[in-house]
Amino acid sequence: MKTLIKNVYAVMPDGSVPKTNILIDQDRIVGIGPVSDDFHPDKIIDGTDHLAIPGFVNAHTHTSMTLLRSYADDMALMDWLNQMVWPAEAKMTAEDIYWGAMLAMLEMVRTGTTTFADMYGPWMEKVAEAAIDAGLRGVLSRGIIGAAPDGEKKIEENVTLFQEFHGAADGRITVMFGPHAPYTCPPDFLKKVAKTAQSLNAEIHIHMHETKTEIQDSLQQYGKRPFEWVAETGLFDGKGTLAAHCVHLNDADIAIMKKYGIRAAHNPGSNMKLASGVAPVPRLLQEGVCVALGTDGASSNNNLDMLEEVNLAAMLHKVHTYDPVAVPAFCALQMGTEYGGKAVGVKDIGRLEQGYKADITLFDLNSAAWCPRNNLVSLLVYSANSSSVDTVLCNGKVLMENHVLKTLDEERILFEAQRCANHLTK
Ligand SMILES: CSC[C@H]1O[C@@H](n2cnc3c(O)ncnc32)[C@H](O)[C@@H]1O
Ligand SMILES: [Zn+2]
Repeated sequence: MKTLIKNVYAVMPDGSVPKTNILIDQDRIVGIGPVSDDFHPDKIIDGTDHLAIPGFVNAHTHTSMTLLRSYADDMALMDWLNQMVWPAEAKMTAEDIYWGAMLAMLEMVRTGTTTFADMYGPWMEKVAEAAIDAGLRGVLSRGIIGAAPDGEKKIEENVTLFQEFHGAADGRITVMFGPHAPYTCPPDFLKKVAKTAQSLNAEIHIHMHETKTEIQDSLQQYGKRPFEWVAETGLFDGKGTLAAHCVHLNDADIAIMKKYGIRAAHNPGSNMKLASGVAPVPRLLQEGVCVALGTDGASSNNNLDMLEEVNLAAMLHKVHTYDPVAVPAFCALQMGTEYGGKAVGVKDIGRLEQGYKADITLFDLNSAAWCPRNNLVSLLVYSANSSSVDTVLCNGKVLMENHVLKTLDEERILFEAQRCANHLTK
């Protein structure tokens, strides 16, 4: 199947935005520029008055948590988890996990996200099913809370998830290991997770240094900051690590991140809403750490709209540092796309470039937010919102065209998600 996106403004890897054509063969971009005589498309998408970007990469989320949206607000992390979230999650069934994930798929397609990294569970295979049904790319890990008596069983469930789904759906699904956080996984348990993940050459997805309390408690319990003692367990010695949050960091923490090539998923919306603090993103970027963007779950954000996170990343670090170029517009967009691809360990996504996967989001420029067209990247990051997303492709397949969903039944998903939420939160 060959697809041509004709006459579109395309955000290139260097930040330029030429009016051009995007040539797609099967799952990949095979050219950007003039249409060669021997390219005969099966499908033509008219890109006139549209902006094309690489599909957003949500580098940290908990998709099925959409069922807990608007259920627990205005609380700090540990109260929110202990008093509200964990009791509700304990009631979740496999069906809840599936329909919560499907609600997330719907929201992600509608807002232009094509890849997401998810840590949740049990029943992560239901999230895999949802991603496969939707046509999205998922980087899945079974969230493992080791302090609970059934920690070993959760490691085994992550192994099963890896064996059944790593590389599934034409490579759209990959699997990592998901030890939840240093404060829920003691050192000996993390050693077991590390050993198991390394035996499968699997990567790690973990929450790190999210709140001041996490650092203080760790110092009290272990006499060390989390990054230091977690590194000693060997967790970071394997293929790679995606660390969500990384808010409270000192020089030694950043040195550890650099030493092990740890990639950060920055979640500005969640960090603001849970009053967790401000991650030192400009410093991390200067030091060469890969910093991607995530929404976190829809109970701490409260949506899965990556354009909003791009905007928040650009804005938050300006006000925090009094520096207007702390995170410039194009850099924020790269964090939400190209750096996201690197952070979640998926090759060849996040750039509009020949040879890259055809994961593409198109914005309709026919609205006030896009006028006048002085600078399309600026308009995207500072002016527009995701209601302009009208067409989305993932792996070369059209998931939405002119706002019409091709893989998802919106009415059914909204009905089932509300039905599932009723028994969890009422
Ligand atoms: C064990 S599955 C993942 C687990 O993480 C919880 N969670 C959601 N958001 C956050 C966050 O910001 N910090 C720590 N933990 C979070 C989620 O509710 C699941 O229980
Ligand atoms: Zn999280």
